[in-house]
Amino acid sequence: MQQVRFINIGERTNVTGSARFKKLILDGKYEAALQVARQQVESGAQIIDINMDEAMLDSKAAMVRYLNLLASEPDISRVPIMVDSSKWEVIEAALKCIQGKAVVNSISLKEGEAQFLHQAKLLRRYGAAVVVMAFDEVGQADTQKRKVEICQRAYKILVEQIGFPPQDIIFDPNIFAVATGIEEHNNYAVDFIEATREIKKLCPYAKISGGVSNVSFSFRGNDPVREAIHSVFLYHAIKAGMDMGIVNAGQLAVYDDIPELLRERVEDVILNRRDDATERLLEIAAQFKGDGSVAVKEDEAWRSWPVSKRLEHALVKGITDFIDIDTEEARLQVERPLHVIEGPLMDGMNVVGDLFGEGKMFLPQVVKSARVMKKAVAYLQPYIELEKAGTGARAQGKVLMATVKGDVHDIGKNIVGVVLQCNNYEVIDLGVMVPCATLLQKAKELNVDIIGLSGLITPSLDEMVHVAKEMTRLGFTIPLLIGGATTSKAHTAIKIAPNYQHGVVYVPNASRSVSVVQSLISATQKPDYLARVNDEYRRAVEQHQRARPGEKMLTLSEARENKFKLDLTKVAPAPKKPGIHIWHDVDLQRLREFIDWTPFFLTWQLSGRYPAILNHPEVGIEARKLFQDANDMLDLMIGSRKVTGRAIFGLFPANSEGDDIIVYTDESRSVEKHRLYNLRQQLQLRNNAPNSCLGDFVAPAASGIADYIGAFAVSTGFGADEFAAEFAAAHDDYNSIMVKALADRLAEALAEYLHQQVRKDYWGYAADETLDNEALIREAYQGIRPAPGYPACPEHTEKGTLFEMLNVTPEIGLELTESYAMWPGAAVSGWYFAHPDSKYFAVSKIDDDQLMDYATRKNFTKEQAQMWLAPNLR
Ligand SMILES: C[S@@+](CC[C@H](N)C(=O)[O-])C[C@H]1O[C@@H](n2cnc3c(N)ncnc32)[C@H](O)[C@@H]1O
Repeated sequence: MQQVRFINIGERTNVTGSARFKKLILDGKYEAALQVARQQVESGAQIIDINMDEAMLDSKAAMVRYLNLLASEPDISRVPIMVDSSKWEVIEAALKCIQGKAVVNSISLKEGEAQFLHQAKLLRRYGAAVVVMAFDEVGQADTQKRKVEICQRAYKILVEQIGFPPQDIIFDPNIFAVATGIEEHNNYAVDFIEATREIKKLCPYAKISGGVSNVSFSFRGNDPVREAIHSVFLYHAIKAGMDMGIVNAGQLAVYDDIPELLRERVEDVILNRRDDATERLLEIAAQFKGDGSVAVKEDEAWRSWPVSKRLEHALVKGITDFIDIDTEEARLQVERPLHVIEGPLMDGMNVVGDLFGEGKMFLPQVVKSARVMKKAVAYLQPYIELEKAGTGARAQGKVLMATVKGDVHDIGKNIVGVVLQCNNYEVIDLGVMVPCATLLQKAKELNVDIIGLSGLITPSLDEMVHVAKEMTRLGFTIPLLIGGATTSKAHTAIKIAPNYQHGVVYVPNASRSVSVVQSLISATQKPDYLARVNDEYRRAVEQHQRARPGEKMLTLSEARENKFKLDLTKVAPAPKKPGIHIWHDVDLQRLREFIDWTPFFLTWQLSGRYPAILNHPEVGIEARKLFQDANDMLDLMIGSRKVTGRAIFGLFPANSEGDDIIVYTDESRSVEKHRLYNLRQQLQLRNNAPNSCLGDFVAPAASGIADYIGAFAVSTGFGADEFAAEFAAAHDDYNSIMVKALADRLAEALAEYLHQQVRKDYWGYAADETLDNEALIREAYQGIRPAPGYPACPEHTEKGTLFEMLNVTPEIGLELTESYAMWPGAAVSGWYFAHPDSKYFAVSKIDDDQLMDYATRKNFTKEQAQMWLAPNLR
């Protein structure tokens, strides 16, 4: 029998993977953190992986301190250290402290060969072994073929070009999750195992490693099944040649000890032996959960508990049915009504906050908890007022929130508001389209502790910069939070933070908002926290300024030379129903089958693809409840006719002229009625791929070919905000957010349905198309519908031309704000291109020559062009 010696890499000394280790390090408890390493070694780890990559930590200092402490513990330091960091400076600092042989985790071809070689040469000088990820300029390798190709390429570079010792190369060909419900993932384990076998043959002496726990990710929450998956996976991967892996050394089921039924079904999944393998494993997974006992059915026993416990239970479970009775009972037991809020209700919300913080409750549950809290507070309000004892309990701090001027999107902001309220912060929400002056005046008047800004479209980014400048001018000293879909850490660091010195913090999501606000409100934590944030932003700026290796900008004329060459034999035929069409009252019921549900779950911070998410082992139950609630609400929205949908669209004779598209008054094509101004990709692309521009997808005027373009604008937001406001007024944020999220879904569904009708009927170039909703979501059809503000046409003012062409506002009541956001917000607009070769792309960065050229074409001043194109300028 072949002798295998698999090396366990301990993973608990990793701040990104172990909450406990992270806390110890953040709290400065290094002695206790050393124990974690010791336990790893005692339970069989032969290498320990150490990772200090945590935003709130000086990773370099933490790494050095921990390694120096380890060095004086002979029983731990006898095993090699794997330095795990995505930051090169941390790796270098670590290598300077480690005496024996170190392993570096990791380098890759992601940033190109030059960077890879540079790092590898340095590692060689330190005598370190290296983990090489199967990652290249295109991305992470997922198939067997790509894994093998990338590893072989890296091996050749390392061994042949710089003489790196092959035995010091450890490949990580990426272990990905299987049984996710997504068909493409089913072969991931096989891809890894077979790639391992091949790489071992092609790259003599090199070793293979991987993060094993990834493979069972879909079964989070069910440890016995996860351990069985790990063991089965390793059993086969080791046979194929896997040498080492990051595994929790103390927790690995013995292959032979796995119950036969479980082992067989896990093996079906790992080896991708049958199409229904995932379903069959899910069928039995619950039996093996915990100690195998079946979950106790929820009952009404809690109704007999003491009132404070009942309130806590109602809050955690989001049950409003008995809240008035229970609140009344609690009120009668205390001296003042306020004490109910400050006592049992806040205690209950603290439990909710903790569970959410620990990832044990999901966002929809928290929003339902908030509803219970608000209803209880509303019940108590008249009693509190009777006492004339002020308006409510003392909050931990006041946060003023708003969506900036010109922007109408507020789902994310509303969610953050609810989550903060759950954590006992007072939130004053000024709503949407809030001018800077109003916001800052309110902030002064109400003496708030923090201002939070939200925005979705790119012009809002500029408005945020303006608010920061105004805060400086007016002498503000409170922190400013930044959030919303187009905002980012880099933008905050580069553009906003330099304009205000008292704290500008980017908040990536609702869950993070709590810890950010907490750190900013505490007088003791705030200085340290802001110093860390500033440090992080300084690094983000440096990273941004560092030249990207291999990035080259062409001149505009070079880019134009390299345009996309349209196949003029494939231009779509003339539309069957040219001109403008209006649907005044869309049948929303019809749209339901066109809904793409995946983004809906994402809005509620449940990530995973629909419909697989409904059976997800961890979030499936919550996802199903949310889905049920959504469908009930859709029944109500549609049945009550509170919400209506309208669409306007048109098909026009058009030709391109350079980068522009000319829209003619009529088929004679002699009079130009509108001109659409497009931008062209200017960065040199890999393999000299064409530098595309939307104009390239329409036949040039000079070709003499009659071509066409379509335009559309749809909204299902009419009545939605008002309906949402009714719920909000009844202290029901859950349903208020639900209405808005569903109105957004219906708008996207309407855009999808309308596009289908255009292809099949109005334009009619794909009359025989038969695609199901899944294929529509995958965009498997001919043609595209790029939307102004998106990457192929990032400049928002073009929406003005679109609205003019279709006479949108007078005809259907959909408006544009000064930032070119559509109002109501549940709306989509864009162009139709029918050519089979037209495709989405990203204009990305443009140079000054194109900026000036665009300004001239659009009759913009340079400043106007700079403002509207800000996200695309270097
Ligand atoms: C935002 S998603 C919306 C569809 C998705 N199924 C949904 O329901 O949310 C895709 C749409 O975004 C727009 N889009 C995506 N990529 C684009 C690009 N590179 N340039 C222009 N528009 C783009 C197109 O209008 C496309 O139909």
